Amino acid sequence: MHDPTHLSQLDQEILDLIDRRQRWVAAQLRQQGDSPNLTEGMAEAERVATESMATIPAGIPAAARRSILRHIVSACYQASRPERVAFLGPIDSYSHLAALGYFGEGTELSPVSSIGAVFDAVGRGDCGHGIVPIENSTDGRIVDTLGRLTHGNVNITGEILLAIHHNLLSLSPLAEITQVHSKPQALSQCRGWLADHLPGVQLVETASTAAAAEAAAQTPGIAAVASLAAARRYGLDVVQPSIEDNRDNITRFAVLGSEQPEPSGDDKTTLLFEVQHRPGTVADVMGVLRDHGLNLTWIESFPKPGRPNEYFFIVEFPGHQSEPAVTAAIAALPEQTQHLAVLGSYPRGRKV
Ligand SMILES: O=C(O)C(=O)C[C@]1(C(=O)O)C=C[C@@H](O)C=C1
Repeated sequence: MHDPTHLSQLDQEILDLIDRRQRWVAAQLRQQGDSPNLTEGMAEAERVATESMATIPAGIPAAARRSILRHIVSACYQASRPERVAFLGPIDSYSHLAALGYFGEGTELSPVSSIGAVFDAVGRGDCGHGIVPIENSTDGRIVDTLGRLTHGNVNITGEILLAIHHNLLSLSPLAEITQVHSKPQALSQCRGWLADHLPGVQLVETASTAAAAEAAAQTPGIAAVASLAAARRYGLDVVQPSIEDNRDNITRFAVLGSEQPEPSGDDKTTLLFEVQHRPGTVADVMGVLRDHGLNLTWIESFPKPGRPNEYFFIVEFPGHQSEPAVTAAIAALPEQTQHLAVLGSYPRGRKV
């Protein structure tokens, strides 16, 4: 028979354990200055949740274990050393959902109005961390993020993969929609559906999908491409769910910060470099990576403002900069590059 007292006792025990954990974290932070830090706590939560599947295989699935532990880690850290995390707002943008999935609800999440403002907030130290979209599986790189990564004043300290299912949201039915608002990347991820179902309707670019939902909530006839969470928050009807052209639509977000995470055992490293404008210079860099057995997971070139034919390059590969092959490659690269920066070594991201 249902015994509420027993459940309350179990819940009390869980809270007592969390309280013990929080006091331990507070004591560590007092003794050791900077350690432990929030991103390392998140990496540790991942590890513990994954390993617990072997020791406690039954019951709660791995994704739920990770999520519960992330919330506990962030709540403990927040109680000891409050920190804010900047994201492209307003609330219920995909960046917000990614930040919630990674940092949990215990962290104070701080909406800002552009990707550049996330970099500024972290660079100035107003926020300890920030979340920015970096690449989408349908639409490719996020130009604003790449542009700011070339400034090089913040590190990448983590990675988040978020499945993106876009929805057409409005106060009006499909037949009465005259404009569709959203961030250019979101409009592009749905361009096939929009061309088929709303041909000729004006597309209006906004700073984020949640900003589009705010606009749609103010004016009948405007629709937004945004998340289901945004539909609930801004009181919009879901005119059509899942309008992304590619069902496997995933956006990769970078966590920005100032620390350099310790190796977690499953890491990635991101490098930024420039080369001289002469034959074979990019091939020489690739040769160094090949010679050290580094298998690229991402490569991008980005034009250098005001310098025709000159580019920044960004590459990513598995491994941490403290691992011998990565250390050796980084040591060999200055000879082949004009400018080289390690943007970060960080735990490989999971879907949140
Ligand atoms: O506008 C948002 O909601 C965002 O968080 C930005 C962003 C992006 O620029 O890629 C993030 C995920 C989706 O790919 C669409 C939009």
